[in-house]
Amino acid sequence: MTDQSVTRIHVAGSAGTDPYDVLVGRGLLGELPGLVGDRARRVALIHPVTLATHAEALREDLDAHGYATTVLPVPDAEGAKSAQVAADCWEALGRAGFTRTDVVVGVGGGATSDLAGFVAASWLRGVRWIAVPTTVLGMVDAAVGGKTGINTGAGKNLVGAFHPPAGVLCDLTTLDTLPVHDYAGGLAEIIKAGFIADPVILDLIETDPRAARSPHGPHTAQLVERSIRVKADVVSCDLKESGLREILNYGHTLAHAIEKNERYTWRHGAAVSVGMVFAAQLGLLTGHLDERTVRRHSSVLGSVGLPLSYRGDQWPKLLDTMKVDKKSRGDLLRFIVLDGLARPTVLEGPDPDVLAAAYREVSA
Ligand SMILES: NC(=O)c1ccc[n+]([C@@H]2O[C@H](COP(=O)([O-])OP(=O)(O)OC[C@H]3O[C@@H](n4cnc5c(N)ncnc54)[C@H](O)[C@@H]3O)[C@@H](O)[C@H]2O)c1
Ligand SMILES: O=C(O)C(=O)C[C@@H](O)[C@H](O)[C@H](O)COP(=O)(O)O
Ligand SMILES: [Zn+2]
Repeated sequence: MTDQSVTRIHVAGSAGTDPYDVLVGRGLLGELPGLVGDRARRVALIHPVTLATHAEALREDLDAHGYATTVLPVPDAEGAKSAQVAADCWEALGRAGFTRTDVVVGVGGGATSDLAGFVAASWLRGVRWIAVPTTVLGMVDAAVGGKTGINTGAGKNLVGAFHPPAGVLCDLTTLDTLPVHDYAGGLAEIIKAGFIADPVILDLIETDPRAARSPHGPHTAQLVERSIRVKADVVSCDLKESGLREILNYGHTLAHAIEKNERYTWRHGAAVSVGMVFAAQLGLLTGHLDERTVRRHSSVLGSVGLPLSYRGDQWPKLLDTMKVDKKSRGDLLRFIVLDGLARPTVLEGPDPDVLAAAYREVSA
């Protein structure tokens, strides 16, 4: 039973996949056994070592409902998104006798849900999975939409599958323990949703940026829900990123290169923040975006404590890494830029001098 009102955001089935709901509220974790459903006998709870207490509480509840629950602790943060960790999970599912009607649950931030979803996508060529995101970023972005995957030596998220969850439980009370640095990282994806589709998000943050950094701010639930709606609307139309979905990659071409360059010690949201300032400059220099909206990027991202710049001397390496971005086609680099507020578009093969000039604007 939940203790307060619950918002239910529907994600339509796309590309032959089943629809599902994202539930947002407080005290929602008791909904998990119901979502797992009657056909499953076994559940695997994948969680970072840091969230063992949450996982143990969920295990007790699942066991009480008659499921045989395997708890699978994985390395924290990006350390979970490796082929070795995925292989360890497959071995554990094998030992537990996991069948096609059994269910994987990912409890944690976006790194955990990306791994858990990928393990579910690949085990027996696909079993059901449920996301229980415990970071802002996980709730508003990673847990929704079915992009699952791991990193490789060549870069971020290069191996994966589109495999939507059967349900997403966003229990806002879990955010109470999230360090403010990670909370702000999630705001980067919320601000992204604001720039690409829902500028009310930007207005709400600008009203009181300090409050926006807290799970108890006046607009917390609204910011989370609005961002989920942006994502749900997009992935409901284009699960497999054949067009529209690319807008969710705003700021990510450079961001992923920065993450790799920093050996994943930078949080994703921090890198996306720099990536959006860069994308805004690119929009300006190619005649798409006005100066006022470009300045708004730095001001709103900076106001919640997100970084706006990165090392100038790293440009050649970053450019090289960006070539394996999933939006690239052959030798053509592609970026999402804005034609104006909430008007994302694709910029193909920009002049290398323009790219370098945009990067100079974010160089520290
Ligand atoms: N699949 C997608 O569509 C999608 C979308 C956006 C981001 N991502 C991926 O998500 C990842 C980033 O996610 P993230 O920012 O959540 O990072 P994360 O998963 O690395 O979590 C950040 C930190 O928060 C800790 N943590 C999690 N919940 C906590 C809680 N309730 N209390 C205290 N600590 C807690 C974790 O242990 C970790 O140290 C990246 O790998 C990114 O590529 C995927
Ligand atoms: O869901 C999407 O599509 C996104 O692009 C959302 C991004 O925030 C997310 O970081 C995603 O994992 C990036 O995907 P990738 O295809 O560039 O690896
Ligand atoms: Zn992202």
